[in-house]
Amino acid sequence: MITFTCQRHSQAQAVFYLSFLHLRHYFGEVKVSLSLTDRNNNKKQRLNVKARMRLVGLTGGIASGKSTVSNLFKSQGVPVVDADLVARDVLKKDSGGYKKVVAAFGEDILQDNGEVDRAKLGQIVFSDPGKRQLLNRLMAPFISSGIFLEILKQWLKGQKVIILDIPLLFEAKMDSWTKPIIVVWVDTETQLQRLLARDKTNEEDARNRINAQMALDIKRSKADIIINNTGSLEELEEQFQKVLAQVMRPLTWTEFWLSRQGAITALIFTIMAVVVGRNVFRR
Ligand SMILES: CC(C)(COP(=O)(O)OP(=O)(O)OC[C@H]1O[C@@H](n2cnc3c(N)ncnc32)[C@H](O)[C@@H]1O)[C@@H](O)C(=O)NCCC(=O)NCCS
Ligand SMILES: Nc1ncnc2c1ncn2[C@@H]1O[C@H](COP(=O)(O)OP(=O)(O)OP(=O)(O)O)[C@@H](O)[C@H]1O
Repeated sequence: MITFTCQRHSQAQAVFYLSFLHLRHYFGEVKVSLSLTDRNNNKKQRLNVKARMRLVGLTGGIASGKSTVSNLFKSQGVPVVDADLVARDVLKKDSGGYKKVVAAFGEDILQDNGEVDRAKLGQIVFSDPGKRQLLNRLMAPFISSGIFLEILKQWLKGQKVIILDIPLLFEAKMDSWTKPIIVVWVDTETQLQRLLARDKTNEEDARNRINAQMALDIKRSKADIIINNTGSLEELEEQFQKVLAQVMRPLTWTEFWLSRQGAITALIFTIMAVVVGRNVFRR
């Protein structure tokens, strides 16, 4: 608990009061207490305010269950930025990313309508590490700016907890953007079986796709929160409820200052400092 005490009727106090009314409006659960006193130092009023905002990383291996967990977050009204959807937009016909990829891989990767044939491009890059690295290098700047734009949209809406579903969070070194990091883990055999069942692909292709990513055990060792999705959907939901509580816990002050509300608060404090400073120097 942080306590501020100031005298009524002073200009500084009026601005402090307004600022903390603002904090009270936006904060979730970090407690800040403001005590207002009159000229005789009698306590008049007390405000208790609370806080919320964070970027949560959600990652794992291919078919480990990230989208399934994302959907659980969405069902609770928590916004999710999906890197796979951003990557799809990057390959949309005539976009900047599309032009770079077609120039590098040739028109053989296109369908008759000019759109990228994703299955064909997938076959090429998941069986050839050099080509995969080339594709990653070409698409990475577009994907990261696309993700940034999506975060910005949510930030402008005033969202305080945003889930970033990024399969290659560690590989692309985006893990420093997020805290906490949730890794959805499954054992290798379950992962393979779920991938085969979902994508109706052959075992060689499925193994190539799994091996194209950092080993899930290494990802697990880097996690703040681990979801073990080897069991049933019911077991997954049980774990999810605990994870949701962790993710929605009160914000730290650093997280708050990074939120839209934090930025507005910083602006109000700056204005307040200028107003008070001008008055002090005028005397
Ligand atoms: C190669 C592409 C066209 C194949 O498309 P396809 O529809 O078959 O797969 P989809 O995009 O749905 O991806 C499925 C999963 O594959 C894995 N994956 C995708 N790209 C990669 C990659 N470059 N390296 C390792 N794994 C990858 C992810 O786990 C992803 O969730 C597509 O995956 C792609 O554009 N990949 C490069 C962009 C990228 O890095 N995406 C990941 C976002 S962080
Ligand atoms: N606990 C579970 N029990 C049974 N099936 C599951 C479970 N969790 C996920 N699945 C299924 O496994 C498949 C892979 O899950 P999902 O699509 O969520 O993985 P993903 O990590 O998002 O994959 P990708 O990296 O390819 O986007 C899906 O068909 C999903 O319905």
